[in-house]
Amino acid sequence: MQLPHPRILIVDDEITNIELIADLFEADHEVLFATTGARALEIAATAMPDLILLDVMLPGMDGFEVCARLKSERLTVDIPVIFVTGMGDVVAETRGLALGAVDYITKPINPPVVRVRVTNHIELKKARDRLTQLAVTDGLTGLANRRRFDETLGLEFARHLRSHADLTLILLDIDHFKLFNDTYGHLRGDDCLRAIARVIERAMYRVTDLAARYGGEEFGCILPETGPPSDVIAVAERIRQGVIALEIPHQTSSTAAHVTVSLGVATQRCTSDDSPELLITRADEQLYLAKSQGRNQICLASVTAM
Ligand SMILES: Nc1nc2c(ncn2[C@@H]2O[C@H](COP(=O)(O)OP(=O)(O)OP(=O)(O)O)[C@@H](O)[C@H]2O)c(=O)[nH]1
Repeated sequence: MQLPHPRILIVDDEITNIELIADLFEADHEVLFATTGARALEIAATAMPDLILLDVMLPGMDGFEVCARLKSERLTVDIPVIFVTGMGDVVAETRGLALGAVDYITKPINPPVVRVRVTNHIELKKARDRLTQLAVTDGLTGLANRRRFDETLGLEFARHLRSHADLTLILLDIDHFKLFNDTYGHLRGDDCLRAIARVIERAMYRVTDLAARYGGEEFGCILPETGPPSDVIAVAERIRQGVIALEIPHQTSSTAAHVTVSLGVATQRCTSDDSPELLITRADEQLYLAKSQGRNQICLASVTAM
């Protein structure tokens, strides 16, 4: 599979300057351009370029201001910015770098040098992105890891406090998994975890939903802005049925001849009396109930506003 070309945004109020730089990259990059700072911010937030080449002297909002705004927004903070400017003095260069730019190039530019610098910074950005991704991914299943789960739950909780929408958490645990490992070995156990992870991913339809490996054989699903409990149960039921449909034999399980899961669900309208931890506790209590009532089932606690 061919990787998409890196996307760069050139910001300059002089079209001839844009053309000069664009010529260097057009063959193997996707080149976007803007002639004002305001337009640059819009394009950065929507097109998410891999790198921005930014002039300082722009009409209205200058390049320093543009850079400061890019670095203050969660969405754009990680896009590398290189200043390309006629302002060659040390004070301006220091200011640009202090604002978070990765490089500072003075005009007139030396085209081969600009090309190499841009290529290097895009490579560094990709390496950073890979590391960031690894840091929040569970190595065995490819789902989000506990760190990403905790971060996302905290952010979603804060967002739901403002929006007054319902937030749902599903915790699910494989039934008799210790016995499964003891019977079939740890490697088959790992295969089972991976297969269940795929079922969970497929059961969640929205891009804002997050599936994570919460602990050893426990998974967590964060479902923002959920509808009535019946909708939530439908998601949990897709997971439960999906795991049954895998038909992974489990001869030592006292629950079924195949691997099954138990699910605890908490769905609620968030208030300032609640916390992400309370939501986890509620889902965990329901999971415990599902286990104690015989496993391979869903228990739900719903606390929504009248
Ligand atoms: N193969 C494999 N096993 C794991 C992994 N992480 C945790 N486990 C196992 O999951 C098992 C969890 O066992 P328990 O917590 O006793 O629960 P259980 O046997 O599933 O019993 P119930 O939850 O009560 O149905 C332990 O044997 C762990 O070693 C993993 O990454 N791979």
